Amino acid sequence: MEAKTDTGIVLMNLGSPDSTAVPDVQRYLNEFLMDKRVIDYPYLLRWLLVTRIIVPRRAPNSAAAYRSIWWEEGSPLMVLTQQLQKAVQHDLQLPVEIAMRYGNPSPAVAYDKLLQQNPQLKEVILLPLYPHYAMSSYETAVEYAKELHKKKRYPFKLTIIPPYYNEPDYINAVAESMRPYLQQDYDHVLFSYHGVPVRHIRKGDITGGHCLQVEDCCHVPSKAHGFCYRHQVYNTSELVAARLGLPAEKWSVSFQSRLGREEWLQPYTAERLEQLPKEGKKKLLVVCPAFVSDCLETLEEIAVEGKHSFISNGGDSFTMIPCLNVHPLWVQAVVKWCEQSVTTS
Ligand SMILES: C=CC1=C(C)c2cc3[nH]c(cc4nc(cc5[nH]c(cc1n2)c(C)c5CCC(=O)O)C(CCC(=O)O)=C4C)c(C)c3C=C
Ligand SMILES: [Fe+2]
Ligand SMILES: [Fe+2]
Repeated sequence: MEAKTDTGIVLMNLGSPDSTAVPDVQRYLNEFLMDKRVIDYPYLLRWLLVTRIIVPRRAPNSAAAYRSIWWEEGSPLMVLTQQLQKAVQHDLQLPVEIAMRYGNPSPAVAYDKLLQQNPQLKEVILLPLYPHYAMSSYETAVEYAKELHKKKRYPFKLTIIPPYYNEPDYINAVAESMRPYLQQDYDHVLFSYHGVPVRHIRKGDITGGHCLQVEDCCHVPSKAHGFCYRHQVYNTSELVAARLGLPAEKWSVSFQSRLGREEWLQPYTAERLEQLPKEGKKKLLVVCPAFVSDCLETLEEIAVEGKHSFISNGGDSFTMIPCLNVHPLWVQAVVKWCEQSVTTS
């Protein structure tokens, strides 16, 4: 496509292994888990833990999990991000590329492609495909994209879209994507978010004394909330529930995908899925608003493993609500934010 203006867009997601072969999964996990913002231990300890313990043990199981959800065209996360790219490019009439924090394509590849299409490129708008701020997701993606931009002295300005966990267009898109599923008979809606270690929440507290220290911290106004994943996911859930008119007893929040022995944000999704049927909540809807594209963590951990656990603990029906993927309201929101972010001077 011939560029019409001097602006380009990069949609940045987490990334997947290149294939489901164990060496590819190993390479991907090594890169991911050696990220100092994901496993934030001193380098030597991290290296020993990741390359000697976690990856050798985890890679074969992760590869099998990826094989169970892999599509003919590739990893669902990658394919769905490409579909979003096409939809946004179609509506925005600007060149749009995708980049991944781990694996391929890197932000440098995306920048190079945009420059090839338009050597006069003046600005790149980067949209991290993470609604919430976490050191291990939004922050690492943005810092990596900035680092490559600086290191390779790209001649354009890099403009980054902030977390959008409470933006009305995102909330509306999540709520409307859920609405058709609420027509069916259900007892409870579980908002399941990717977890993070509790220590990361404390570490990210810019006030040094708010997060998990003040009672009901996530509901007490604070500057910390700009960087608090816990606050942001509760806020998303409350805004979506309000928009859908869900009464408080009909929904709750939990955290999935824990790794390691440290304490992560609670309640854990895996435990809630065992408990809910025992509380009489036997018809369940699950939504995962921290992921904008379906991926291993939604398609395997929730839709397969989670469903199995819920049903074998006495649940009657389990419905996984798809991520936003290429929902028209989501595409519209992305297009609108990109347009609004273009520097006008
Ligand atoms: C919501 C965004 C995410 C946060 C925050 C996050 C934190 C985080 N993740 C791990 C470890 C793993 N995550 C894995 C997969 C995975 N994680 C996210 C998003 C967030 N992670 C996505 C979208 C995916 C799916 C990728 C895909 O290809 O579909 C994996 C790999 C799979 C596996 O082996 O389970 C690991 C490992 C940590 C340790 C962490 C915070 C500290
Ligand atoms: Fe993760
Ligand atoms: Fe908080």
